[in-house]
Amino acid sequence: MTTNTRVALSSDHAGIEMRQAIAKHIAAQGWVPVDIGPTTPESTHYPKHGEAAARLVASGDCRFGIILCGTGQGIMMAANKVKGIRCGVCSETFSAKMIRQHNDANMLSLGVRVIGEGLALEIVDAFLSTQFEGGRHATRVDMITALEGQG
Ligand SMILES: O=C[C@H](O)[C@H](O)[C@H](O)COP(=O)(O)O
Repeated sequence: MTTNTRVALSSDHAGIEMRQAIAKHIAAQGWVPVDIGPTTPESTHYPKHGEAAARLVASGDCRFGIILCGTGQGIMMAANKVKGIRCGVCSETFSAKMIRQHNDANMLSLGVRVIGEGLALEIVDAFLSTQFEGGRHATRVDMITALEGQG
């Protein structure tokens, strides 16, 4: 486990309950959930919540970010626009492990209308417990980073 144990959490209105369950789950494992909401169920706009969590990760304040919306897709797209962010949507544990192992993902996105809470927690565990393998994968991640700012 990394020395920075802070995990940014955010969602749109669709993801509030699952996000709070994830916060409780990871806190029990020693992670520090940095839950930036929202907490009330009014309809809101996922790009701003994805961006807010991504900024906490990109700045180094949080080691990882976990974000949620109906499909996980829109909020992932927003987070990936922030420089330094590598975020993938996962609906099963294999991909959650691989985005860490091969892609050095620093954010995970979940679709609240796609998967149930039990599977979501398993995916979170797979993501947070898997290390980046480096080697040939580092070359490829560097190539992703080089694309940033090229327009
Ligand atoms: O990718 C976007 C997410 O799935 C949103 O959670 C979804 O578009 C929100 O839809 P609605 O406003 O109908 O709840």
